[in-house]
Amino acid sequence: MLSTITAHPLAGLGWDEDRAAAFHPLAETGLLAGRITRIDRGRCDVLVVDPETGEPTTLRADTRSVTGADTVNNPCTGDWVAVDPAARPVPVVTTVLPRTTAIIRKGAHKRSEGQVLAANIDTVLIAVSLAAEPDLGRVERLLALAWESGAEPLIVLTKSDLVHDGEFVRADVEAVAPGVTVLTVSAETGDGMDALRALATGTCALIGQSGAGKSTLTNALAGTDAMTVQQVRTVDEKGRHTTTTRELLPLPAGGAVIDTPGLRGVGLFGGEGIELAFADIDAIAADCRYDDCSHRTEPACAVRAALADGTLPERRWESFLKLQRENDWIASRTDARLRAERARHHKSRTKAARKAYRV
Ligand SMILES: Nc1nc2c(ncn2[C@@H]2O[C@H](COP(=O)(O)OP(=O)(O)OP(=O)(O)O)[C@@H](O)[C@H]2O)c(=O)[nH]1
Ligand SMILES: [Zn+2]
Repeated sequence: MLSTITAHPLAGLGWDEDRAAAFHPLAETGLLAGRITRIDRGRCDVLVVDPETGEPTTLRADTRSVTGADTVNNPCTGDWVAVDPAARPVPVVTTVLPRTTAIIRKGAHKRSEGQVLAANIDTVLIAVSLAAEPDLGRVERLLALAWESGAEPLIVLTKSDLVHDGEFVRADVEAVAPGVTVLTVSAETGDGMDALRALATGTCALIGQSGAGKSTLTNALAGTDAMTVQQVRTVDEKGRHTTTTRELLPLPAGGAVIDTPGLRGVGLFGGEGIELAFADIDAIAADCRYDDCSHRTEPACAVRAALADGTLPERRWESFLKLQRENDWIASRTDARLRAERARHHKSRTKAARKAYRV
């Protein structure tokens, strides 16, 4: 059984025993399993194995039958799906297989709606340009989003060829990213790219501000010019928003990378990612005398002590409170059942991270 899976043409993209088992009951009706590489308005590209040649091939399929009001469950780039290749006039996606991870942000339009940016990813690459002053609050927010997805975050400081003081920035970023690897790279000179390739295994999704260098990194990793790179005249100039679709590109050495459009506002959708992104605060608060300490007026409050002696920077504490307030707001508007389901999924991860942080 194992050998059949590893020999599977889509094994490099993450097709495994669990996905095969989820698909098994559907296989008998002549459906094909595949992975969505791109999606736009009711249609998607699905990478499947051609039953006749045994080779990977891309089908253009209709997604409307699996698209509904609950936007979080709608198909997105990276989803594994079942496709009916014989449907007319075009093949149809009939089922979205259960996701292992998903990057979900608060939708821009309906206030309590979640928008899925990418599914079934192993690593979230957070691109931060060294050519601009780093916005630590933004890094913290992207980290919370990444942790919330269930995948591993990895911070990539880009454009190292443009700066001399990269090490200072790196130290600042590391301080707000407990337990997260921070790499410095230049797609231009190739600096740090081998280290990135070694860590960017499985399916990676790139997130970050417009102009951070995501498309350039995607091209460097994939060895193609598939993603259009924007032209910026000077290093300080804010780039125009160019990436409009999220596209999954298979990598030459196995795995895949998903580029996402530059994120302007990143509203969080779910709060467990905040706990993981601020594991240091969680660890400090564990030393408060009272378990339900509000860190305001209670005696023997470890958080206030850490703020007083500078162990916990005021900026970071404020940033944490801000994200929490935002999350409380969204939680009060999200379906309770959905929340309970997601909370269950995250509980074990949160526990493991906390434990790892304390030892
Ligand atoms: N010098 C230098 N420039 C880079 C590097 N990586 C990216 N750039 C430049 O930075 C600008 C923005 O790069 P993109 O890859 O388009 O940025 P993006 O994050 O994909 O932007 P959006 O698609 O808008 O989200 C382009 O002009 C790139 O040529 C690098 O390593 N060194
Ligand atoms: Zn306290």
